[in-house]
Amino acid sequence: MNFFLRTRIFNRKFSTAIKNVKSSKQTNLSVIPSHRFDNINYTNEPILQYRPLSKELGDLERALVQLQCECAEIPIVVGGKTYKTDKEHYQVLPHKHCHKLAKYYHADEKMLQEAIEAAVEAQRKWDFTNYNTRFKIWEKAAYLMATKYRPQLVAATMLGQSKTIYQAEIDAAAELIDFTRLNAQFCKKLLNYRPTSADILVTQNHFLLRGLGGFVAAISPFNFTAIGGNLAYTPALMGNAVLWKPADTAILSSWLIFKIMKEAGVPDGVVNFVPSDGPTFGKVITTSSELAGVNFTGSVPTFKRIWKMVSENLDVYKNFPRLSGECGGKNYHFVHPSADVDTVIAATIRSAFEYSGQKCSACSRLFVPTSLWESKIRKPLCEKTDRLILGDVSDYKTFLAAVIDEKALKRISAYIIAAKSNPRCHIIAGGKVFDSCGYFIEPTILLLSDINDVLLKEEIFGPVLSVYVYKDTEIEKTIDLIGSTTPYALTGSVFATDENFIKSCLWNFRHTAGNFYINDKSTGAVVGQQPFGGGKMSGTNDKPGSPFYLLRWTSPLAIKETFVPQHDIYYPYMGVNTE
Ligand SMILES: NC(=O)c1ccc[n+]([C@@H]2O[C@H](COP(=O)([O-])OP(=O)(O)OC[C@H]3O[C@@H](n4cnc5c(N)ncnc54)[C@H](O)[C@@H]3O)[C@@H](O)[C@H]2O)c1
Ligand SMILES: N[C@@H](CCC=O)C(=O)O
Repeated sequence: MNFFLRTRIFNRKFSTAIKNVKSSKQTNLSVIPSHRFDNINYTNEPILQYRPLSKELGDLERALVQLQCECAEIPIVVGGKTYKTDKEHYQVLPHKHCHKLAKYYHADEKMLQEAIEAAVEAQRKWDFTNYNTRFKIWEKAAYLMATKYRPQLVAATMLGQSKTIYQAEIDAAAELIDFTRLNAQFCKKLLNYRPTSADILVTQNHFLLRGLGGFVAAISPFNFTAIGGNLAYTPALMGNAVLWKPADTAILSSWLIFKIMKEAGVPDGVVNFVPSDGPTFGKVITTSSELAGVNFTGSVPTFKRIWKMVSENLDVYKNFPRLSGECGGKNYHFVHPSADVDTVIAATIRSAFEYSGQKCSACSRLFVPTSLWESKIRKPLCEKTDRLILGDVSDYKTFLAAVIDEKALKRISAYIIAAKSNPRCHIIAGGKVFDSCGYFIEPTILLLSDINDVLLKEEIFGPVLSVYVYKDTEIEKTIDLIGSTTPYALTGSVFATDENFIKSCLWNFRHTAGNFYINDKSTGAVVGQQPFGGGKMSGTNDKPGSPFYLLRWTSPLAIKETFVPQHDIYYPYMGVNTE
């Protein structure tokens, strides 16, 4: 048969098939169910003010008393069953370390193996659970967090992690609720994505978001209650099963989240609550063939260690495990000669000393031009810092409380001791450490004359601010050094009123931060508003608090479904007779 005749026959057969399909009464030919989500809503949870005599303050005070009286007992939970081991531990109040807040247990290797089996088993079913069902659970959980359990969440974070009321409210209430509610909204947005289908009467394309299979290990830090909730429950939302290893020093607030999510309807085994010794947990998860991902937030040395262990076991796994790690920072405030100095002082004090500098985003390097330092900034910065109240979180005048534990106190003190004997460093505020009742460190300001000093390089993660005064004629050189004198690139702020300088910032500071602020402090990113994460050694920058983060925890399935019968083997141009 010649080529043109063959083409005509092919076209005739194809259009007959199309006509048959078009004459059918069906409007949707696909057998694959799909949803379109229209009610996408990104409103952030309001922050309560806890004014004197307010209902929220009364509820919180009752929760503070209750939690301090009861010494909660926190079990390990594997596949919905609770366990205790002989490895007993206590969480204490960092600002009153003689007071035990909670008793908990460490899972040993055998129990962690059991948790892996429970997770893998639960994942197979959970991955098939309709997204609408999951969204209802997450919405209910957000509601429970915002209402019935808000006082306990805030109180547990104040007591266990030594946060003031406001710092606990923005973390354990607002940010946790935002993560829970908004992640479900981000997920709807992702599910609305449709691959194009040239003619839906011929073929229809689909995109399904599946879990990863196996299990995800969520490893959380002590300093943000909300981060623990996000690390464990975002992979769960996307169809994964999780082993959640909370930080020992945030155990009570983490346990409350686990209980709330269970009450909201997360099935047994989907998230397994396994407090444990860090290295033991790291060894068990990285040697399991079922490891599908590690969702980590914490320090650079811990994340490097986990990454190395994963690379050593690459031949063991069924997947390439996804590794997400949000790590430390050496965050800066850069002051331009045109800056508004009152803003610089207030923003720097809040960023450097709120929560005793234990936010990964805390300002720990301040760069000030000679023209502003002595004349306008040094005195008010030091005087206002000296007036900050350091104390117990139950005294509402307290601005900053204790650092998390003895290990942190020793690490931070070592930097202050080194500063005292450093000839290129002057301590111009604070510098004292008190540990008889709680782990207290004064808000401390160091003035450095060498921009390469370790105090301007290494993460201290405490209430210590290092200041470097640069010559007004050396702005460009100083900006270059901000990016090159530390391995981190987490947060950074510039303060300026000169519009040309501000415009040039996005180029000059481009790789110095993952969260960049103009005339604002370097802390306080809000879920959905400033998705968070840094580059370089500050982490994999997966941007928790945005839809991008969810993509790390799904293995999409692309499907092509064809409705027109296709019997041809040869193409028209071949001129081959197939009859
Ligand atoms: N970039 C961010 O978003 C972000 C947010 C919060 C905290 N951080 C960083 O976290 C650090 C402070 O938190 P931290 O002191 O809890 O960090 P950390 O690294 O000491 O501990 C983090 C978690 O890892 C666990 N762990 C320790 N060794 C382990 C191992 N070998 N295997 C597996 N898990 C192990 C710990 O028990 C804890 O649960 C700071 O560096 C801070 O900057 C970063
Ligand atoms: N997202 C928080 C920091 C979290 C790290 O500890 C902030 O922006 O201040």
